[in-house]
Amino acid sequence: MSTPTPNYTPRRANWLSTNTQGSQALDLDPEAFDEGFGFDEIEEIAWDAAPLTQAAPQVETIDAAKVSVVVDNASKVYRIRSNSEHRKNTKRISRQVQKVLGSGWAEIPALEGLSFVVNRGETVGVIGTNGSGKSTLMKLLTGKIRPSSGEVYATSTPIMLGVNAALVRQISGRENIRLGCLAMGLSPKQAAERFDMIVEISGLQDALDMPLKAYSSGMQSRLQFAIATAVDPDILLIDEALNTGDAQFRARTKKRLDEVRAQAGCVFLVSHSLGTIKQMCTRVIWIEQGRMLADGDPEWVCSQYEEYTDHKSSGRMRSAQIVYDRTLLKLSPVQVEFEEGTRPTKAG
Ligand SMILES: Nc1ncnc2c1ncn2[C@@H]1O[C@H](COP(=O)(O)OP(=O)(O)OP(=O)(O)O)[C@@H](O)[C@H]1O
Repeated sequence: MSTPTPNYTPRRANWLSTNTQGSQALDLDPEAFDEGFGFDEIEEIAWDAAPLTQAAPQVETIDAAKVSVVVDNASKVYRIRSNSEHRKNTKRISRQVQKVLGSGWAEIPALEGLSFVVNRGETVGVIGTNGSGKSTLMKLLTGKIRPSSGEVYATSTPIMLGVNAALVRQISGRENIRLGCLAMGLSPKQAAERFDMIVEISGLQDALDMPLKAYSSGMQSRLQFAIATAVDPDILLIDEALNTGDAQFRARTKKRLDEVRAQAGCVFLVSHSLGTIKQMCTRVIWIEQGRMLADGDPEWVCSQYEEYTDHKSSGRMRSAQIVYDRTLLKLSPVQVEFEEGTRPTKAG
């Protein structure tokens, strides 16, 4: 059992030039606290001690030859009507509604000061518990919504592949493939050329002539995925679409994602399935309560996340908080810096 140090004050975030003090606190064992370790006492000492926290942001200079996506200190605050019963009943939201504005409007901070750079060839997993801000990040990347502050840049328009991508229920899978390709801007000739590849990825050879309404939701997702990847997108965003597939589909998907990566594109994959994330991704970003908590090696980030969610789901909230704080302390925050001519287009 390791001994907590008085230096442990991660919730008092303020920048230090090094995190040498912080590294001591990283050895904290959350289990120790759940065994009645005198947490309150320690916490009291900690709150009175000199604050330590994360390392200072490291300047990341953009390499125009490699960059795909830049998120530069982006925040998103939604505005909602605060008298909506649905909203009022949502625990997380009521906690988050910090400021009621003039005529019954309230603000919900969904993302706070996110900064990272993604280069070509990366497949970035995005994880986080429900409501942590993953879909909001995806919407910022596609330009569907604008950040409230900060900026999001992309070298080409990211293509979003979600479970809600439009398919027409009344027509066959075959016709949906053709229409979907045209809707994504391919010519009829290009659509015809890619037809076989789409069918192969979807694995729906035997169901091509059935109307889509006869497909299971998993079959529909597979078709959506296969169509969306047909355009060789430079930046592909996938929101949960892979979870419905079986092992064979996941293997084909991985092959296709590898091809996209090899063509110098980058892929974002939002998923609650850590197995999929670890299998597919070269890097994982963990967003929790709107903040970036970790950004790095898939195995390591997923293990921290698993520990955090295990504690949370068993009601060990203090332990979960310690894993949260400990993980945050290990994050090396990024400060984006553009040199002349390296700024990509704004998303959206
Ligand atoms: N259009 C909106 N208007 C108001 N609040 C919103 C809106 N969209 C999302 N939010 C709030 O922003 C926060 C982040 O939501 P978001 O959908 O990005 O989370 P998520 O991580 O994708 O969640 P999940 O895993 O459940 O899909 C939540 O508190 C959510 O209630």
